[in-house]
Amino acid sequence: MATTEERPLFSFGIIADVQYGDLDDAMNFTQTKKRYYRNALYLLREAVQHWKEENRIQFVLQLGDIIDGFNTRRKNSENALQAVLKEFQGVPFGLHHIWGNHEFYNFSRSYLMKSPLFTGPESQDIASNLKEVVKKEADAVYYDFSPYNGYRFVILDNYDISMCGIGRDKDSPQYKKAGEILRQMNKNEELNSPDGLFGVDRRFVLFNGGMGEEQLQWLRETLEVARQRGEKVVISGHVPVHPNSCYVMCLLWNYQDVLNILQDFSDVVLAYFSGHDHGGGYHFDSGNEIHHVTLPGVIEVPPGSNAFGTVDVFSDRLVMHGVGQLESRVMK
Ligand SMILES: Nc1ccn([C@@H]2O[C@H](COP(=O)(O)OP(=O)(O)OC[C@H](O)CO)[C@@H](O)[C@H]2O)c(=O)n1
Repeated sequence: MATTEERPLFSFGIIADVQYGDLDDAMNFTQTKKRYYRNALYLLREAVQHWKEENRIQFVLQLGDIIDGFNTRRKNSENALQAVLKEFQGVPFGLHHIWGNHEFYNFSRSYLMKSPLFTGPESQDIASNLKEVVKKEADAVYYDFSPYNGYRFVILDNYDISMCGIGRDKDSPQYKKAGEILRQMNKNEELNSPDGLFGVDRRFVLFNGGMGEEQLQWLRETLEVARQRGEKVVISGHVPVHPNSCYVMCLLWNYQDVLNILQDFSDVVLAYFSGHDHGGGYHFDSGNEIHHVTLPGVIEVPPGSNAFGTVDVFSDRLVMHGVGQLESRVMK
């Protein structure tokens, strides 16, 4: 008897922390894991090739840190960016690029807004209208889109309030606010150091960031509209928001504000996807049935393996097919 295989409603690709650079392999800051800067480009190429061959994804969520901050030391940021973007040239699927701390080590927000790494819905208009770019310079980049009837994806800007690199102008209210938060919580001269901080307070380091009031309000409103429309929502940002889904030093500064919103909209939100913690992680919040997936970072995957995936969306579950270090799982 012939069996009918259930087909997903739609599918998408996920990958995080490629952190490409034309640099020799080196250990991370804590000397615990090796970073394979050049190999990361080959792993990205392999991921793109895999998605092309699978021939079913509608878009990729590139979860941030696509090139490494060390590119700035060699004044090689633009070349590195061109190299990774070349891998996506002519792909038969959409791209959603999320901005992480390493984007801001390399580029200002105004540069990013004009680059292909800006994939917001108005990206076409903005690229062709410089006035708009100037107006939007101080804005955070968060947006939502619906790839399939009944489903909505939300892209967050986790470095809205941040002092990372050259992302925010030093005179901007967001940079000043970040300074107030960090200096109140972290008494070290080197603000990337978590010394003297314990538990979840270790998140108050320079390489993390936070989300402003306006963005939080927008998130609430977006989820409210999704609820009224009967949509299911998947949220993504570079930085994890659940302490059990990552190493706590990698958490969003105001992760609790986001968790409170997710709690209030647990009938709508299915999952939160992030990167940032290269070790990866996963937590199912049984209180509100939301899945928190932190992808392993490609940069720390040795040659011979990889870390990316394809997520098939069915009406009652997300099925994540992981490749290499990304574990496969069924998320009901
Ligand atoms: N304990 C630390 C860790 C890092 N730094 C410095 O902070 C900058 C960013 O660090 P980096 O490890 O490159 O950031 P990633 O986003 O790649 O990774 C985040 C987590 O570590 C991944 O698990 C850099 O300048 C480091 O030197 C520090 O001072 N102290």
